[in-house]
Parts: sequence; C-alpha cells; structure tokens
Amino acid sequence: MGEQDILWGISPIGWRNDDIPEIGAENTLQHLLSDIVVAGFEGTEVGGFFPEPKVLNKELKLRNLKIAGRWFSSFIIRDGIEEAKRAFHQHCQYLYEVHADVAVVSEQTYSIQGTDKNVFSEKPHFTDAEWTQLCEGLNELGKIAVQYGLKLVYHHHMGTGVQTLPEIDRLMENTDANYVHLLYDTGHIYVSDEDCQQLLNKHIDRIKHVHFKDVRKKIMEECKKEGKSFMNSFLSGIFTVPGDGCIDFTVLYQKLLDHQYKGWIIVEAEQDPSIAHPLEYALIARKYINEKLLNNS
Ligand SMILES: O=C1C[C@@H](O)[C@H](O)[C@@H](O)C1=O
Ligand SMILES: [Co+2]
Repeated sequence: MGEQDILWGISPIGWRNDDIPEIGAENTLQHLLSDIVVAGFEGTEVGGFFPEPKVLNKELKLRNLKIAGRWFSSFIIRDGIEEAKRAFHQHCQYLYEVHADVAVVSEQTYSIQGTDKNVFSEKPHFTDAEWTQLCEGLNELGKIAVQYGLKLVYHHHMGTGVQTLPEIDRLMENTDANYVHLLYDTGHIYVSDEDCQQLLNKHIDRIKHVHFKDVRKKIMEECKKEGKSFMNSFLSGIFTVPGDGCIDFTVLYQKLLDHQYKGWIIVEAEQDPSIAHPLEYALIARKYINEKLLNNS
C-alpha cells in the first residue's frame, strides 16, 4: 500500500459548474477531457452536462481516462426512502456503465446551497426524527450501491444539515460502516469549522473518497463578514486548487498515506472559469502535487 494505491483526478467544476450551468458553457466535454490529460490527471467525476455512457466511454478511452464517481442529491427527508431508492438505482446504473468506483451522496433537503441565503449563518438543522430517517435511508442507498459494484460516499457540505464535525460524527455513528462511507472534502470542512485535520483524524477509517479543495482565507473572511451565499462566495473566489490557498495539504496527504488510504483524490476547485483559467489552475494543482506531495517534479 502507498502512493501507488492513490488515483489522482480533477473535477469538471473548474470548467463548468452544475450549480450555475451558464458559467463555462463554452467548455465542451472534449475540451475538458483533453485539458485533464494535458494537466496529467488520471480521471474525473461526471458533470451534469456529460452525455450517455456509450458516448462518454468512447471519449474517455481515447484519452485513457477513468471516471471516479458522480454527485447525487438525495432527498431522503423530503421525499422518503422509497423515492430516494428509486432515483438512486438510476444513478448507480449510469455509474456502473461508466465503470465508476463511488456514488457521491449529499442530502439536499432544506439545503441553502443554491439559494441567496447567508451560507455562514443560515444552514438548516435536522430534527431527531429527520436524522433517523436520513441514516436509515443512507443505509438502504449504500446497499444499492454495493449491488452495482460501487461505494456510497457521503459528501458533507456547506449550507446543508450535514456540514459541521459534530453533524458528520452523528452521521457516522448512526450509519452502517459496511454501506455508508465518507467523502472528505477539505474545503467544505475548512470553511465550516476553520480546521480540516480533526475530521480526517477522527474518521479516517470511513473515508473512501477525497476532494482536495483549497480556501483563500482572506476571501473567506470577507464573504463571512458580508454574509454571502454559497454561490456568491465561490464566484468571489473563496475556493481554489491545492497550493494556492491556506490549507497545508502535505500533512493531510501524509495522514492518508500513513493509514494506507486507497482510492481517488480529486482536485475540486469551483471558481468562475472566466476569471480562473481552468487549465492554468489544473496545472498549478499538478505542480503542487508533484513537488510538495509526491516529491518528484
Ligand atoms: O463535490 C462538490 C460538488 C458540487 O456540486 C458542490 O457544490 C461542490 O461544492 C462540491 O464540493
Ligand atoms: Co466536494
């Protein structure tokens, strides 16, 4: 086990953003995938604009790229477990056909992620009954994921009911470790709790997928002061690629290696592509990974 067990990918979110589909709309699938090859990554996650599996697989094969996984907005609390299961089957079928490894799940009931609300002070909180329903539902979805050869990895997220470390603790304690794993997103936990090490140390055994997202601290403080929404915060540049913000990824990466982490690390930095050139930032990330994490420039 070691560095050879880690696959490095980069998310389409620097090129096009599912939360605001109009930005970066000029970036085609072919352009994105070719940029990923130029920047030296092995794969990516599925973006909302990606085509049917047959078309996608051809473009991936031409470039020797792989798919790690895809985001799934669950509404277990709002719609109930049966409805969530139905939608998740479809999601997993797509992932199975593109040979993915993980299904990224985030409960979006009451989420303020796509609204104008202050993401720093107006996040939702689930009731005890809602927590029970969510955890039971996730166990069910996790079993479905296994049927398709996938792992369900839960994405804690700003502006949702599972954002802070105590909320992630609660989710981990009340779900089955055989079926519900954790996606560790450095940027989301840093903006939420101003720390990203505690979560890693505490739940390293459950972490089966990683998003490396860096944070510009000064911009984070300004966004907080101005009470910005999630989307206005990222459009203001709160997030960036590893090596360009305030997070020290060397410590985090070492911790993952020490615990024989096996799986993907995805560089994920949502920024406005008309301000932050996607390939330029992908190359900044790759240089940082090579020089500071892998020590081979
Ligand atoms: O993994 C992610 C997927 C996005 O849709 C989300 O908004 C972003 O912040 C993220 O971390
Ligand atoms: Co993420």
